Amino acid sequence: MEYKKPIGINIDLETGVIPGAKKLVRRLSDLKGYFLDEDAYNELLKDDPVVYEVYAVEQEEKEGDLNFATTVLYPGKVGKEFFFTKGHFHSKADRAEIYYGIKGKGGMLLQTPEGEAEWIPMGPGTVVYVPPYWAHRTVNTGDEPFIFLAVYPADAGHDYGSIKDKGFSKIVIEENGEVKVVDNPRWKE
Ligand SMILES: O=P(O)(O)OC[C@H]1O[C@](O)(CO)[C@@H](O)[C@@H]1O
Ligand SMILES: [Fe+2]
Repeated sequence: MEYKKPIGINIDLETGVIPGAKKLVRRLSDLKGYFLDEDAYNELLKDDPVVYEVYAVEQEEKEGDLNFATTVLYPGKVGKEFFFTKGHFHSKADRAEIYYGIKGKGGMLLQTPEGEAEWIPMGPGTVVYVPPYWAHRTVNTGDEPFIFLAVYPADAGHDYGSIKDKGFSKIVIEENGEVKVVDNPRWKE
């Protein structure tokens, strides 16, 4: 039997960087069609800001193994809507996930395949259990980078399809200086 080597690694808690991890950068242009306010989107696209970066330590897609990744989700808004990650179901839909808040302020939108949504506020130290079958998207509701760790089965995969097409049934916006979770006017069953 060939055993894998264990890994012990320090996350930089200020920047979210995992040394040696694979880095993925998602800019606003990678999120075309995701935000409600298309005029605001196109205006901001001139600068094409980085919306989030992911530092991932991933294994082969095999049952039983685990991946982990930090995400640095930058502060910003498109119109009233706060910056968010794309959001996904798992390709193997029954795979669960754990998130752990490291720095900044935000939250997670979760949604069942039938469109029932939940909002869980997150800050440093918050643990979120994402049960099997729930889509999940994180949102930065603060004014500094929102940094968190995710631990997920190596064979979970990402299913972006239906979230890309339909979004979540709720959106997270700023109105009169307050964070509000409201119905998505463009949501379709
Ligand atoms: O894959 P998305 O929806 O763009 O979000 C990125 C985040 O989600 C994860 O895939 C974990 O669910 C991580 O790689 C990263 O933390
Ligand atoms: Fe996930």
